[in-house]
Amino acid sequence: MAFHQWLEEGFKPSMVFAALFLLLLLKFILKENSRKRKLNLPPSPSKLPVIGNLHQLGKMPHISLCRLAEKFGPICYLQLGEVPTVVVSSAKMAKEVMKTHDLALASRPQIFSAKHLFYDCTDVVFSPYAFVREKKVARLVRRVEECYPNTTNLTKTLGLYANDVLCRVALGRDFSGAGEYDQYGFQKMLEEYQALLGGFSIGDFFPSMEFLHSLTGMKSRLQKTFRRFDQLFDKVIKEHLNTDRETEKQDLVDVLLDIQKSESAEMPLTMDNVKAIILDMFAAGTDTTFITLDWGMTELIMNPRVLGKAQAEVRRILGDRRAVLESDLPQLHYMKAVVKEIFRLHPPAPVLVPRESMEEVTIDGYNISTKTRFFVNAWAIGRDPESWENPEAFEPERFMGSTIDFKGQDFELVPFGSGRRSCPAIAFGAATVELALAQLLHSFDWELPPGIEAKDLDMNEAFGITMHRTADLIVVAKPHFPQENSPPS
Ligand code: HEM
Repeated sequence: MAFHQWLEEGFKPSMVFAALFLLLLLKFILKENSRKRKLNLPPSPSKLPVIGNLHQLGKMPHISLCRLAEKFGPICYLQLGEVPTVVVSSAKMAKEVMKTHDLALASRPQIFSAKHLFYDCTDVVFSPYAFVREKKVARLVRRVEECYPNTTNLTKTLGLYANDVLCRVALGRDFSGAGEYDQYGFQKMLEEYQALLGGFSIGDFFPSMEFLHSLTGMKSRLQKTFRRFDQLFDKVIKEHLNTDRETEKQDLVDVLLDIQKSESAEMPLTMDNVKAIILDMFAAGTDTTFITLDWGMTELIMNPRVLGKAQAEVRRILGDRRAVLESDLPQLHYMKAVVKEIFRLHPPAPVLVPRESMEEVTIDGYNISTKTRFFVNAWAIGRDPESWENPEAFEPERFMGSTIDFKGQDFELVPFGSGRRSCPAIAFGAATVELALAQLLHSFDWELPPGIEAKDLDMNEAFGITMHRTADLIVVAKPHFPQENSPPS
């Protein structure tokens, strides 16, 4: 009775928050003291009680973390709320973390699941899909061509291209015809998904207080977005189970449903596993491809010398032939250097998927305890003056005659990550970017709209798990060939 009365009369939410704060403070002080006694940790900026270094992440964590690295070194230690975190910002440290300690660091507990067995063969499963890219690139050219002599919103068009390719290989068809793209709210779903995955949420840094996800609205946003994806994937799976369906070539859903049916499968796939794989492929493949192309075209338009040189190379190799084929790509050495330079300055995932130590590890003489989170700042590594001369300049020539590649062996360039957790679709992703870029250079002459100069372009980045430009790229694309003879689709 007395308690009930107190609840009614004396309860004040501010008291609960004050008690919670004191509790956290106490926990923080105790933890700090015992940690300091035991470990030789990497250099670290001073921190505040409870939140630790969270306030130092800022709105653009990849940039804030890079500035911290300039001050504290390429391996630095942060306390992000309850989560001990190591930030890695140089090629040397990235090699140690992602090569030497790959096995001791996992980014997800389900690392040995059926999902990852499947990921290992992603590039093999997708390798027969050159024809999809060539078809979708032809469609991209038509979309750009149609706008001339008016301006074209290249950002939007590149987004459609990436979505078309991924939908075709993963779901069996694209959704950009007959208003389906808008009907399913694809762009919004993907944007929300990326924001939820990559946007730092306060709840992530206080794992012992799961309720924070509900308080911040994160949980309900996640549930809403997943319900929308779930409905779409239910529809797609139903289409695939229809035995009358005609198909040119098996897509990812077909492959997964076949694995599911086969009794010899080492690990049975549930329907939820199938949906999770489709979602991962879709989310990991669409934005990354589109962002690379968008930054790439922006850099090229801002650097007419490089644009002209890359264009001259493609036109010299292709002559009067209009459609670029995948078999042309190995001859386009300068264009490939341009793509590496885009990845160096604008890795679509600026901070790689966070890893977590599964055991105590020693890195560069520092002791890192188990359950420490690792951020590898690919953005900072790509701009590290220790690895790159004149790092802020867009100079593809730096890759001509160099063996540095983005396949995960050269730690100064890690746009696809490295090690066990690296992107399983490096060949697929790179070809999707290179083919589109080569074709856009071949088919059009590029200009900014009248009255706009390169210096006016907004180069600001929007941070998430992937990092796109905040502004759309609006350009005038003048067809290089007479329009009636545009590449066959
Ligand atoms: C320009 C293109 C792409 C870039 C730059 C890129 C980059 C990345 C990066 C940085 C990671 C995390 C690696 C790490 O933390 O070490 C990743 C993971 C992944 N990527 Fe890619 N990627 C691209 C294209 C694609 C495509 C086209 C697909 C699918 C067809 C794909 C599927 C995946 C998957 C399934 C994962 C693993 C996700 C997980 O662990 O749950 N990526 N990618």
